[in-house]
Amino acid sequence: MDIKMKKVLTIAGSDCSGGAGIQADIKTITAHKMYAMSAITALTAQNTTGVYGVQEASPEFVAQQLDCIFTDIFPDAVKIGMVSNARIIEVIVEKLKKYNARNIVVDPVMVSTSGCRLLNDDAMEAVINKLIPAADIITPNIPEAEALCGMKIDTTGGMEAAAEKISEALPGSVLIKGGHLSHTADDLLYSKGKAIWFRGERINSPNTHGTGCTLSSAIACNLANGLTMEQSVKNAKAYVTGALKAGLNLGQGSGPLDHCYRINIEGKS
Ligand SMILES: Nc1ncnc2c1ncn2[C@@H]1O[C@H](COP(=O)(O)OP(=O)(O)O)[C@@H](O)[C@H]1O
Ligand SMILES: Cc1ncc(COP(=O)(O)OP(=O)(O)O)c(N)n1
Repeated sequence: MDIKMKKVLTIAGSDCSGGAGIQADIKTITAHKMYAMSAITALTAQNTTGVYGVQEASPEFVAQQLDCIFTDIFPDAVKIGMVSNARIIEVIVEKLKKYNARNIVVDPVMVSTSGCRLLNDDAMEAVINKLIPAADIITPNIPEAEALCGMKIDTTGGMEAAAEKISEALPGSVLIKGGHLSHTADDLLYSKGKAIWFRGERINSPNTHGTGCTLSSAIACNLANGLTMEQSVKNAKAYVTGALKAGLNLGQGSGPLDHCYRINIEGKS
């Protein structure tokens, strides 16, 4: 392996249908021409129509995966997605500290867009008090941001108020994703007391399964490359927009993104 190749680790749940979770992350990291590694926190049985089953990994087995990764191929960035229980969260935070992991992106996955809870009720406290403080950036969608700040968000002004409130207790940055507001796809980065809007073109498509997973792993890739937080978010958003715009249409529900879109563009030139 080329030792200059950047390495990115995803700690998340598996989506057997390949649209979200570990599979979306690995596709995103590979499309960024980086080396992908994974620690699986849960198996899910899901597809484009919904989530039908979840089997959690044991905390001990998550610990074992993380030890294997960090003691051998050290990642340049870490993305954390679905972590459904407090014990697994504790193990992850302990290992991140032990190995001095850097460029940590936390997507605080709580409920799938299809409505399935991916975080146990009793794990919320561990997300707020342990996982989120370990992050360089967290990337909640609107319902997740509402759960974190206890405020209803239905306007872009509401996103600004929520970002300010969430970031009060945080050392890192907050990116509130606007995909759940109708008509826009604007995301708000709140970093070191400064608000920066990333205006997005809203694509009229039902096939948005895995957009949040893809955005957070793309941010991790850009941070691994040494880019600033602002530039990392900007590039990641452009990646998601491109993968949505490519117009892949698979499955009977909300289909996945096209992670081959850059290869297809390069192939044509
Ligand atoms: N229809 C859309 N058109 C363009 N961008 C979108 C669309 N839906 C979501 N996005 C973008 O995808 C990313 C993930 O957003 P969101 O859907 O809010 O999160 P999640 O997938 O975690 O629920 C954000 O950058 C958001 O702006
Ligand atoms: C295993 C797994 N992890 C996360 C999600 C949620 O994916 P996300 O990209 O946040 O959003 P939707 O796909 O639900 O729109 C998932 N479904 N499965």
